Amino acid sequence: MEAVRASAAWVASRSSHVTVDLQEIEKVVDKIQGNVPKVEWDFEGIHYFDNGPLTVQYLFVLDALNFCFWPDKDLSYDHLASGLKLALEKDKTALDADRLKNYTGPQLRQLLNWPRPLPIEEERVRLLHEVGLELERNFGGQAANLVKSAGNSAATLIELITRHFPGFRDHSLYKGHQVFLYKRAQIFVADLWGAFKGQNYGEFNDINSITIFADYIVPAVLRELGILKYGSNLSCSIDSNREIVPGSEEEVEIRACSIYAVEKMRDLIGKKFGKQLLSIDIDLWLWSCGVQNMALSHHRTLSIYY
Ligand SMILES: Nc1nc2c(c(CN[C@H]3C=C[C@H](O)[C@@H]3O)cn2[C@@H]2O[C@H](COP(=O)(O)O)[C@@H](O)[C@H]2O)c(=O)[nH]1
Repeated sequence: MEAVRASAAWVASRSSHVTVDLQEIEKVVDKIQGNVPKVEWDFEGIHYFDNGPLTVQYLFVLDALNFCFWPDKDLSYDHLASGLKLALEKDKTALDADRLKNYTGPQLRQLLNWPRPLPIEEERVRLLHEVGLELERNFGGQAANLVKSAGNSAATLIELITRHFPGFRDHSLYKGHQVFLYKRAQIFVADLWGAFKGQNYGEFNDINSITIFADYIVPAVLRELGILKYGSNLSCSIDSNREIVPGSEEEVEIRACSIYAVEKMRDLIGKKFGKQLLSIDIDLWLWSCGVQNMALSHHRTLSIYY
């Protein structure tokens, strides 16, 4: 994931709407004495898990659809995770590749037990079809085979996913340069690692190469902590819930600076306290704080990537 780390640092060094405050990172690191509170994967108890290939299929579909819940104020990630779980418990074939290929918008809503159209529903349906078709074409219909073919390497798995499934190619152009963020591809690896506790389908010998997942919750938490500082126009847009255009400098800076800031935090914890943390652990801590703080205002961008 060197490309993610390097391009995020490149953006952070040229950023004008968002600043990473290194002193504030140090204050936070000192305050917690380098001990990032441990948050268990599935602390909410909402995910499907059976320790086998169906869990892998579930997590892949989950992360294919793991984006943009905020346009519906009642919808959240929890509904997606628990909706897919219930659907699988009712019908073990619900996420088979040949079914994924054919879902319509209303059928997806029914699957998730959601009473009205989902945000960017047509894209969600298109992405489900893409997953079903490509799994069938190259992986015998099973996400578990995709994971096996990565040979326990997180970086290889992300490369395979982004090569085969265009919907996971989360990148942007910034001042003419290509910036890689790969939020949903990386979170899929982290979900495997968390669910299978680093064993079996969750065993990756390079799990430390993963960065945080640049969504709309973690940046809001970093801003609240004082680590990210926004210029006055951007602050005003976010605090008044104005949408931030996908691919705009502001949007790319928010996401890339979040990745960069957490990498800095991780380095500092290593240097000052001699602890080698994973970005995944810092992400889950920050994310869990963010989703429990209803008052946090986050940036709003219509996007299939996060
Ligand atoms: N950085 C980061 N972003 C994450 C997650 C997760 C869930 N991860 C699961 C893995 C283990 C745990 O047990 C979690 O359940 C979702 N998101 C993002 O949040 C946003 C949804 O927010 P809201 O609208 O309030 O539900 C949306 O962009 C979604 O893509 C994460 O872990 N890290």
